Amino acid sequence: MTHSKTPILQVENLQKRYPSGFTALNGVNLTVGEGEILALLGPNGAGKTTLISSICGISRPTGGRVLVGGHDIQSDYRAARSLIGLVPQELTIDGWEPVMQTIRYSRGLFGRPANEAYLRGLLDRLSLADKADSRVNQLSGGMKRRVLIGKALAHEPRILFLDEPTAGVDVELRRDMWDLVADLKAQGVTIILTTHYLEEAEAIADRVAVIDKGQILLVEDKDVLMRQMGRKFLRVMLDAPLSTIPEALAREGLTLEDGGRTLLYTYDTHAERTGIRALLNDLNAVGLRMVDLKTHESSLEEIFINLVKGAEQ
Ligand SMILES: Nc1ncnc2c1ncn2[C@@H]1O[C@H](COP(=O)(O)OP(=O)(O)OP(=O)(O)O)[C@@H](O)[C@H]1O
Repeated sequence: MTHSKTPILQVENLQKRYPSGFTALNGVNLTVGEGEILALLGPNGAGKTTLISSICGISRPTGGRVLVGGHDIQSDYRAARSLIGLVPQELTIDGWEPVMQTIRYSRGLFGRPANEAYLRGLLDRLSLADKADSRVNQLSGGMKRRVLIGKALAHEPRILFLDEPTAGVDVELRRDMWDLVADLKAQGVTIILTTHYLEEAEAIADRVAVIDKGQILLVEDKDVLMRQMGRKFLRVMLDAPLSTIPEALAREGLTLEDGGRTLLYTYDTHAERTGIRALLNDLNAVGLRMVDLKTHESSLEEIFINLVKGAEQ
C-alpha cells in the first residue's frame, strides 16, 4: 500500500479561522505517503484551497500544524517549502520575461544550483520547448498554465499541489497533465490535486479525501471506496409494461421505472450473492419476457454526491 510508506505530509488538527470570523478549516487531519496521488474532493467552499494554502505556508493557520518531510511549515518554512511545488488555481502569471527565464528564476528562488538540462527537459515534457524564448504575456491561456506547472516543478519538489489543474483546459492539455502526473509518480513525486471532475480522480488518484465545511469526511483508497460504497444496477427491459411488481418477484432493491417497461434491480458490488440468477429465474417463472438487459456501476461521482448529502442530514 502506498500510504504505509514514510509520510511526506502530516497535517494535524489544522484550523483556519479567517479574520472575518469564518472557520474554513475545522480540525483537519491528513497523512500522505511518499509517491502517493491523493485527490481532494469537496463541494464549492469546502475549504480545499484554504487547506492547500495553509499547507504551502501561504495562509497562516490559526491552529494545528503541518509537517512536510518532517519540517514544520511555520517554524522551518524554507526547508518545508523547498519540498513543495504549487500550481495555483488562478492563472497568476503574466510578465514580459521569456518562458525559460521565468522557470530559471523560479528554480533560483529556492537556491537550487543551475541545471539547464533539467529545465530544458521540463519544457519539453510540458510541450513548451518551442516557446522557451517567447514572452509569457504573449502565450495562450493553456500555455500559461503549462508555464505555471513548469515554475512549480523548476526546483524539483517532492510534493506537488495541483489546485483544479484541468478546470477549463482543453482535452489535449488534460491528457498531457494526466501523463505528467503519471511520470512524476513514477519518479516518486507525491501529488495532491483538487478537482471538480470526478472522472479525473477516478482515473488518476490512489486515494481520495472528501472535505466538506472545513472537515475531512473520509480518506480512503479509491478502489476500496468504489468497492465498498459502489452499487451495481441491473436494468431488465420488458416486452410489455407492468403496472406493479408481481408478488412473486417482490424483493429488496427492485423497482419499476420507465413507465413500468423496465425493472431496476440495485445490488451491492461486494455482496456474496447478487441475487441476479434468482431474479431471472423468478421472471421466467411468472412468464415475463425481457427484451434487453443492462448493467451499470456507480461512479465516484455518485458515491461522492451521496457522501456529502449523507453528511448534511
Ligand atoms: N480571505 C477570506 N476571508 C474570509 N473567508 C474566506 C476567505 N477565503 C476563503 N474564505 C471562505 O472559506 C471557505 C472555503 O474557501 P475555499 O476557497 O478554501 O473553498 P474551496 O473548497 O477551495 O472552494 P472551490 O471549490 O469553490 O474552489 C469559503 O466559504 C470561503 O468563502
